[in-house]
Amino acid sequence: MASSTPYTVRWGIMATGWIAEVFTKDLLANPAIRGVHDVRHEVVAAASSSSKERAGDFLTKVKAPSSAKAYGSYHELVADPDVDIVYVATPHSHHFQNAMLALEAGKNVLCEKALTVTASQARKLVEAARTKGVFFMEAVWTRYFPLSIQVRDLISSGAIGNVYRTIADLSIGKDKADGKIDFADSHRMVNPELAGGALLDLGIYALTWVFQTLYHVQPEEQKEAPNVMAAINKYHTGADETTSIILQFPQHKSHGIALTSLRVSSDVDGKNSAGASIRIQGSTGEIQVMGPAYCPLQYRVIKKNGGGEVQVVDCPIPKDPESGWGQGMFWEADECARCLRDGRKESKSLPWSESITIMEVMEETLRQGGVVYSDVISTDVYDAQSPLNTGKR
Ligand SMILES: NC(=O)C1=CN([C@@H]2O[C@H](COP(=O)(O)OP(=O)(O)OC[C@H]3O[C@@H](n4cnc5c(N)ncnc54)[C@H](OP(=O)(O)O)[C@@H]3O)[C@@H](O)[C@H]2O)C=CC1
Ligand SMILES: O=C1OC[C@@H](O)[C@H](O)[C@H]1O
Repeated sequence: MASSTPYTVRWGIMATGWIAEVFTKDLLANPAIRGVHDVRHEVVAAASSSSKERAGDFLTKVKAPSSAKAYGSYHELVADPDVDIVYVATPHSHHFQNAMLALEAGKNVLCEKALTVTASQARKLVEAARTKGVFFMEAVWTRYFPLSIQVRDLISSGAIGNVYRTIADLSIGKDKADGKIDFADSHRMVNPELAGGALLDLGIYALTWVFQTLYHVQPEEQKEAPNVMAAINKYHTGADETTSIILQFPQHKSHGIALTSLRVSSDVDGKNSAGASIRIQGSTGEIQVMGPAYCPLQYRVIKKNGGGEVQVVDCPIPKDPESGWGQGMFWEADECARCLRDGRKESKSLPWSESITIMEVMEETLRQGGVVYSDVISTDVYDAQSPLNTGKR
């Protein structure tokens, strides 16, 4: 019989930037608002590599309980026995070293996307999680949206027949009249020292849709990694600004087309006038997903013999009626909690092997496009004293 007491997970937040704030506020949102009663979340600590004061300010800003501890280093956070799971919210450049720091300390880890800079780093993290016997997951929040789960279920049930092609685009038009992109060269979106570029930051979502619809749904014994054909335009910083990938799954006779750009937009007027950013095309129908690929709120099902009828399904993100808050990141947190409760080390919605295969695709794409990141962020040798772990930048 199910227990009426929700299973509680105690979170430690590593880094205090934008997404750390959004995610932590979602953790603190009342689960009942999204109809969740079996798990709950506590924020027990946050760490900043800049200063303890910054960590304290962060905890105040997100309205964490006053008992939550502020640390001025990532090392202190991972040593805290009260922390069940560490959320790594640093730039992608740092993920390998930071996630390994936490895994080596025996902590469960939820690590922001893109998981790492190279596939080898991803394999090393998975190896460490396996050796330590802890939970580890890449924080691709979109995977845990009810919308994503419904779309995967529709595909598995054959609602649109055999799926032969998925076209997915996540592009944000940041083109400026002077030829530059509207991010400072030092910003993590275009700074190669922070593993900047469209692919690792945004292309991962286009790939998520290709993988959710063409790979994840493949039966285990028929799992087939794709062939990759890619084109990249580089920005003057060396990071990729426009990247297009064709993924071919020969045995399944399917193609994925993953597009990303910092120059043009997948939703040019911000009102979906340009149509679906994701099209999942099957032999008997098509599913179209509307809205940004990371946070879609509606899908449409169009049947070949449906007489022109379009089934429109809205999947809004529940908001706390008092604060108006709710971003949809709580669903991935709930998944972590249920895995911890049930003793699962990886999520079925995004298994380790799939994160690694996606990293392999991204690595191959960057190789074909000639994007090279520095050794300090590409190495797969763990160093607890790396500047990426100590914050001595
Ligand atoms: N799932 C999603 O929707 C989103 C995910 N992301 C992912 O989250 C990660 C962080 O992105 P975001 O929060 O926007 O980034 P920010 O720049 O806002 O924050 C990053 C934080 O990392 C820490 N950090 C440590 N070393 C450095 C360094 N050398 N340069 C900059 N920051 C450093 C800092 O915290 P401190 O000083 O406290 O240590 C900083 O505040 C990325 O991997 C990104 O892909 C981002 C946005 C949305
Ligand atoms: O993960 C992300 O999703 C939202 C985007 O605005 C952001 O750049 C990216 O990191």
